[in-house]
Amino acid sequence: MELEDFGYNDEFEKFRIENNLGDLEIGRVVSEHKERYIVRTEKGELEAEITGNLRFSSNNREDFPAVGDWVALVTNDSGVSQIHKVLPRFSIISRQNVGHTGEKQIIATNIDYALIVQAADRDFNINRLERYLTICYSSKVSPIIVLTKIDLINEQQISEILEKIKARIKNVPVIALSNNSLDGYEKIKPFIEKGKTYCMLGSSGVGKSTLVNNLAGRTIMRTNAISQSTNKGRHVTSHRQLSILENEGILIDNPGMREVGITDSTGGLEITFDMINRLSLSCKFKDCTHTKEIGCAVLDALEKGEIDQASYENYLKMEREKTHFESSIAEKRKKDKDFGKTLKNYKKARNKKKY
Ligand SMILES: Nc1nc2c(ncn2[C@@H]2O[C@H](COP(=O)(O)OP(=O)(O)OP(=O)(O)O)[C@@H](O)[C@H]2O)c(=O)[nH]1
Ligand SMILES: [Zn+2]
Repeated sequence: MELEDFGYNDEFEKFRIENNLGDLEIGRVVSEHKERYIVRTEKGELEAEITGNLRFSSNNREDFPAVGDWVALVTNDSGVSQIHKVLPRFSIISRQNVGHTGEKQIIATNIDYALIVQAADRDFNINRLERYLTICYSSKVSPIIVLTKIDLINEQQISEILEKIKARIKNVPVIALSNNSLDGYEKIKPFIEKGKTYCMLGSSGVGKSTLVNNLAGRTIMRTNAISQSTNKGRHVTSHRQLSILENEGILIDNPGMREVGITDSTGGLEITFDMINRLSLSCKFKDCTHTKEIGCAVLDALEKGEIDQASYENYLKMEREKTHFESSIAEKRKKDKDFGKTLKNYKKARNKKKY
């Protein structure tokens, strides 16, 4: 298989040439487990780890390879290959690191499209759709909304849901389908393109796995466990998190993907709530919070019914979460800085003692 089949493109190639990485092999990270990576190259799959140099030049975890990354590596067919560089990512899906407040954890990178999956029967929730859209926009991933389980509701209900979505969400494709009867599948197929990378976002039980299985048909690479022994004699079992769909789209599906929430959504909120954002340019005060200010264009529009009340409330809620997340990042940075100072003072004191 060629690298293009896994999503390699001209931008990555340009970077490779400009950075004189010609002597290194190029591959895509298909799974990660405790800093052990499975990398798919033209030759096949290799086990790899990062070089000490890459480790020390990394400022934080975000600089480490993640599933979906293109990496430059020195291959070693019998042992562990060495990853020297992570190529720049065009999109990143991340979430707040549980247990490490204010830290981001990268779930996957270089994703073109996210299928936002909701079940049309019980799971359907437009506020949640806006949440997922916000994640997509702040991650630089293009959203596609997929409504599953339409076999469980009638035609009338389907069109009502589609109308509701249309009223609040513009410029995003919406596909309604049933994984059971396969109604609507002909509409989703054209969205799955060769060499493009996809992920799925959506609550548990909405039909993501069933959708993947249906789209995969005959999977070229199965998402089953890979078992391998490492040079240290340990046995590692990890899941291949990147697979190829039948019509040659590439799917990233890993456990982290199922827990993605709102993290740093800078920019994302503005696009989801385009109308609110545009209105806010006309607010009297530059730092308007659109909640109580005089001369607030957003509140005016709300009063006139030009923007949806529920959409507005959802916007405020997500703004609050964003602010909260940003302040916890700032707090963490400050703590790190303080710790750095303490260390520096300690070293100074210690050096003084020597003389
Ligand atoms: N009637 C109906 N049932 C469906 C449809 N799609 C999925 N299901 C059923 O819904 C249940 C959950 O589907 P999954 O594909 O496992 O859902 P999931 O989103 O992968 O769930 P998690 O793995 O928990 O994230 C299964 O029993 C499926 O058979 C559909 O279009 N119509
Ligand atoms: Zn305002």
